[in-house]
Amino acid sequence: MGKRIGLLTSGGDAPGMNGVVRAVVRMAIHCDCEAYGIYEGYEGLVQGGDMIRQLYWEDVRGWLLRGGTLIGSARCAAFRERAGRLAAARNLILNGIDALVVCGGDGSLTGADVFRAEWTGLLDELVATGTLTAEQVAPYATLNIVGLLGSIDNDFSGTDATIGCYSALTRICEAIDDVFDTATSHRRGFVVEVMGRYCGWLALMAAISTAADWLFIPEMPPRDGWEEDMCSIITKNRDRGKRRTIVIVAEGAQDRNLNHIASAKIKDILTDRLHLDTRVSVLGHIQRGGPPCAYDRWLSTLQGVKAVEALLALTPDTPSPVVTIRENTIGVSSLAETVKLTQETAASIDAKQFDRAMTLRDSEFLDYHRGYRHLTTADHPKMLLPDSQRMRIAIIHVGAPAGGMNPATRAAVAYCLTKGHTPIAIHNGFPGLCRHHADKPVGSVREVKWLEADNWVNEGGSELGTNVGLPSEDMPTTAHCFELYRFDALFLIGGFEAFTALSQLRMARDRFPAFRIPLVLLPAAMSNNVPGTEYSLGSDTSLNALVSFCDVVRQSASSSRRCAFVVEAQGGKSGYLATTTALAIGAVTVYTPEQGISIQRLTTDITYLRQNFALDHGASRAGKVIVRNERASATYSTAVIAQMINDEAHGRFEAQGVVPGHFQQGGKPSPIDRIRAFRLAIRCIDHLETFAGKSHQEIVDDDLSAAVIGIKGSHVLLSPMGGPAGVEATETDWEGRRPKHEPWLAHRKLVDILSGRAAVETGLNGDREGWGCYDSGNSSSN
Ligand SMILES: Nc1ncnc2c1ncn2[C@@H]1O[C@H](COP(=O)(O)OP(=O)(O)OP(=O)(O)O)[C@@H](O)[C@H]1O
Ligand SMILES: O=P(O)(O)OC[C@H]1O[C@](O)(CO)[C@@H](O)[C@@H]1O
Ligand SMILES: [Mg+2]
Repeated sequence: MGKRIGLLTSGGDAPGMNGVVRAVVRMAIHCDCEAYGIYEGYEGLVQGGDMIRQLYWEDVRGWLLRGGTLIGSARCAAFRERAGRLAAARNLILNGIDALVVCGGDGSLTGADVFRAEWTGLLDELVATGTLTAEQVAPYATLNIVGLLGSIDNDFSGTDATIGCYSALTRICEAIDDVFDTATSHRRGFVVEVMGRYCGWLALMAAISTAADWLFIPEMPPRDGWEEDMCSIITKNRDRGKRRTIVIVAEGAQDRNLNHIASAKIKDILTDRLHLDTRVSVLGHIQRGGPPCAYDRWLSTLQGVKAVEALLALTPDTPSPVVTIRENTIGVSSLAETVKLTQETAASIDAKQFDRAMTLRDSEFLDYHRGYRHLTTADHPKMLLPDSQRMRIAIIHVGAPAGGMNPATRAAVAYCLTKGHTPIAIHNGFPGLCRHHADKPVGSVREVKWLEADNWVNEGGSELGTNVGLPSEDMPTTAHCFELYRFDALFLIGGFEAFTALSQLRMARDRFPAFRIPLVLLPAAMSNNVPGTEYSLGSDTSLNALVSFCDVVRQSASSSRRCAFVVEAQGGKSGYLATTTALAIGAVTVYTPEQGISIQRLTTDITYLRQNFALDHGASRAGKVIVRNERASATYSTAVIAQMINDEAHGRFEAQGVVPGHFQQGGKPSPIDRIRAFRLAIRCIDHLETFAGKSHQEIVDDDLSAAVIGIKGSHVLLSPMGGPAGVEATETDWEGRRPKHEPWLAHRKLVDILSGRAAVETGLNGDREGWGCYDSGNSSSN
């Protein structure tokens, strides 16, 4: 038998903590370890006894979609004292627990680090006081501890996201989206207070996601005289025609002298100085409740698995790790070092070193804050470029609609205006450009105004209109329009068609000089199948739509108990959406086009279902869902698979196929798609700007003049389309309409391990080889 792993959740609960517990328990069991739940956070560790209990595979069934933490959490005063930690050490040893996973926020991990640092001293004291014998403590000389970041605040250094922060942000955005309607109807102001006593991440991201007029966060207080500044910006925005005013306040907002800025005070300023009919909405604990969003489900699962992996790899000399995420990469960092950095951030705020606090928070935080100020507040004369560098930048949507297309366009338009460029929208894609540019009274090529674009910040679909038409359908007219409307640069937003369009324009440059301008693509595709990036806008929105759909299906399956559903996911020839959904809902298994479906595979899956339903005596009700990508097999359609399962079940259970279809495009873009749209669109305009004033030849000579922006591993990168190292030649599976390398492929195996299907397959063929301890593959140390 391997390690005995104790697991606790601590501090404010966060959506996704249950996903952590499920992943740790099941992965531990898969790796021949035992898992122990320590109930009520550190309180359970200090009290011991019945508060520490073994958890089995079935105990965590269905937990992935549950909000809060089902093993309880607490803020435990006793653990802050050495006496409490002494009792905790004793309880760990008495329960034979030699490894500990702590999931919580900055406080909880600080506590874990203190516990780790004191461990040897605590053992000595337990022996010296006769509480335990030297023999009893001997096997526990090192405390193997791994930290997992679970908190809605996202206030920990060294990671981009804490488990739960995007669920809370989702709740906030939904609330503010709703406030929009009533605020606009009455032309009112709203002061919305969000959580974050010491950290402004939620407030900043909410402000970006909703184009709020003003923002207060603890780590970057406004300059003195902010009352005037705020009123002046709001007045300018109102003068531009904005009917609503939204001010977002973190609960820990303060001025430069560390005096609290209360929401009520802001309301009074808006009412008294601007005569704005203003209301205050304090969102409170609603932000912390509810089911986790898709991101928190897969993040908690992957990080829980990583925690077990890290524990098993620890040696007495390895520093205790904390599991992190950087862009798209799960990794580990030193617990002690990241705790130190986090504490430095808090200390910098207390010492009024706000610039330092902003930098320590995380490198992107500062960029986001700067971007927010440049885009959402009115004019920035200092940002305007000289006339010679100002460009006419055309923006076009290509392919199927994807969440994030509109926010990206809004960000690009606002940024262009801030810099002095002219943003020009091309409506209805390349066919719209060629066929309708000269329509009267309005053609398809139109300059965009600030207010028009500002309203797109939370809109789903494509306000410009999008379709799959390519420039190759009429290259001469496309080139003619580029010249006629004097485009200096083109910003494409779209999926694989947009990628193809960009490639066509690039290759046609020798025939059409009009295309010798900088061209950049921001991938937006629900299928997440665009080469040059591991993430496309819209894929998160679709993931959330499909996950919500599956939750309902699962509930139905679970209520009738003897029913399995086969859900058909879109995604074309890429299994990303199907696989990530399967991971996020805890599906039995997933069928992808990359892997295909064989008769052996179906036989195993039917055997799994048979065994599982036979063991289910009604005590536990969790529905069974299989996710099948629409192109996984030409033979085994969703309906055929459901029928095969029915035939083989001999009446003991039944299966149904369901096709959510275009529902998967989602409604309003998810916060992740909104904030990434914002950040990546700004990067794209910055990139186009670097070509201002360059000759056609200089542009053509630079491979990056036709580029795709993307997230690759832990970085955001612009990659050239052409050239020997370009994305077209090296990263594109043209026939498969997907990238050659898809890092998420490794997750298919994890779906099967965590559902228990892998164990059934091992039992059937007696071969554990392929199912050994999972190696997450896409991890790195950072
Ligand atoms: N310096 C410390 N030493 C020992 N234990 C600590 C320390 N700081 C915090 N803890 C323990 O961690 C618990 C949780 O900390 P805290 O209340 O700060 O929440 P958190 O983990 O930061 O989560 P969140 O901020 O998301 O609510 C505390 O109640 C305490 O038991
Ligand atoms: O639930 P409690 O104990 O009132 O704590 C509220 C605090 O917890 C958090 O929700 C998470 O740390 C903070 O944003 C908030 O300040
Ligand atoms: Mg905290």
